[in-house]
Amino acid sequence: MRPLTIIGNWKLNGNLASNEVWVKAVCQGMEKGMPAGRKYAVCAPFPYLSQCDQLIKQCSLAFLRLGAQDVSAHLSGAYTGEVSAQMLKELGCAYVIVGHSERRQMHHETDELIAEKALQALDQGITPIICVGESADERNSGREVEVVRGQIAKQVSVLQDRLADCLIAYEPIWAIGTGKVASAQVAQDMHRAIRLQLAEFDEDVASHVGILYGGSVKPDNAVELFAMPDIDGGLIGGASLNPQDFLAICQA
Ligand SMILES: O=C[C@H](O)COP(=O)(O)O
Repeated sequence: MRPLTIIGNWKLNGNLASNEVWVKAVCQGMEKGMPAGRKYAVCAPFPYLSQCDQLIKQCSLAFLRLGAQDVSAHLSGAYTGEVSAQMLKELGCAYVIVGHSERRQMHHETDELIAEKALQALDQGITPIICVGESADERNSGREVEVVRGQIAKQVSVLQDRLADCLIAYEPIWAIGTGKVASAQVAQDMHRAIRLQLAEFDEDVASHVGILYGGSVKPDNAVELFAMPDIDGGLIGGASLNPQDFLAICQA
């Protein structure tokens, strides 16, 4: 049985004061009791990882962890501005997002680079959250499965059975930050397609990999999404900024 995993992605948001309020509110809410067997994390901007690590440690909830939003494909060296997986490990990260569509689009990240980043994370015992998803044009022209299959194929070819230690996040670009959530059935269909593709490589890997849905998840649509058999949780952007909304999604 795959655990439900719900991860907040703050993107380029937060400050020292608001981060403290957020972590304390979420910890207080979670301390009152959460559904058993679930995992939760928040992916904060790099400069706030240390602060959030300290705050999360203070509330000592084993199921609430810290994550980062990106990682270098290199371990060390002359790579100005990069942050290595080893550094993230030192700062308490258990997860890192790789290949978010915003990085694919704005920073021209390729599937090859994303797989290298995932390998760096795995080498440090950090779970990579590998993002895939199609654009509105790709879906409107009926190519959504082909596009996502291409993204997954590269991860399979590089990561092989190490994929069993990764999470995949299906995030249709047209649903990110738009309020246009994929219907639970549309999301389930793509999650199923991804799992079947993984099973072509290895059935054991396919049954173990958690596939999260991301794209306008809110407290009022989370229950239906998370009830789908191949949806193993969510990657939450905008709604994760409000601690009460994030808690409500975590409890959905
Ligand atoms: O990483 C999160 C996704 O990009 C979803 O963002 P959103 O919930 O604001 O649509």
